[in-house]
Amino acid sequence: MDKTPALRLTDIHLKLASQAGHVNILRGIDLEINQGETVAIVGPSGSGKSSLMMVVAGLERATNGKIEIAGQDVTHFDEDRFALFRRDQIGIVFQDFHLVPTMTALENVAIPLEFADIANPFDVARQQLEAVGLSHRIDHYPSQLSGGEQQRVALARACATNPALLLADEPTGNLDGETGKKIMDLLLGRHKAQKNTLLLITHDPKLADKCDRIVRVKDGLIVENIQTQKAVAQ
Ligand SMILES: Nc1ncnc2c1ncn2[C@@H]1O[C@H](COP(=O)(O)OP(=O)(O)OP(=O)(O)O)[C@@H](O)[C@H]1O
Repeated sequence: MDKTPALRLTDIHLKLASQAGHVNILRGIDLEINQGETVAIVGPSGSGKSSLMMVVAGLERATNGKIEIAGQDVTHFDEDRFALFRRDQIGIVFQDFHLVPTMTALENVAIPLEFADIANPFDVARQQLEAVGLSHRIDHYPSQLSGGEQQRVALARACATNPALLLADEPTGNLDGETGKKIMDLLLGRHKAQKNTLLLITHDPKLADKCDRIVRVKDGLIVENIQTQKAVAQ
């Protein structure tokens, strides 16, 4: 089996300018995630969880440190190269869905595939929407869908390219408990079907316990990195 880590972060620092001067948001993050692992990133509000995910996704540039994804050193990729890499290798699900309001569910999933030159984008999008139980809603616009349905569309879109790395930033944060549980089960189901690596930010201890590992961030540093009971039982 290929032992190349899905993600390796070495001494990641992120310093951003604010009105009050520079803020040290990430202060030396070292983290290695194996292929196929599910990892929950937890920690207090403002501790740097989303910033860490943004750095991994190439949407924020680390001030210092090294980022390797699936064995590739992406640290110095320019914006265009990272955009292509992200398109092919990374799927992202956000708390507030980030769907295009003027596109139907089907178009939200299919159009990015079309841009990525994937063959038969509308057929692939239909299959992905079916996999999240939304076949009957494909022609609906985001405003005509419930929060849980919108997150299913976002999940279908994130998984449509079969990304090696799936990132989810509080994907159940805007949903009620029951809907959030269904989305989490779907997310873990898609992860299992696609055999990818999942990095999930959550405030919900029950969701975190469904992952293999919990990484706790505080003040821009990793203060705990433990296997869950689920992983121990395997
Ligand atoms: N563009 C920015 N400029 C300056 N400071 C920022 C910027 N973005 C985030 N921060 C600060 O960085 C810190 C970490 O923010 P981040 O959103 O990563 O935290 P978080 O752990 O994800 O929080 P939450 O759980 O509330 O979403 C916060 O203090 C935030 O105010």
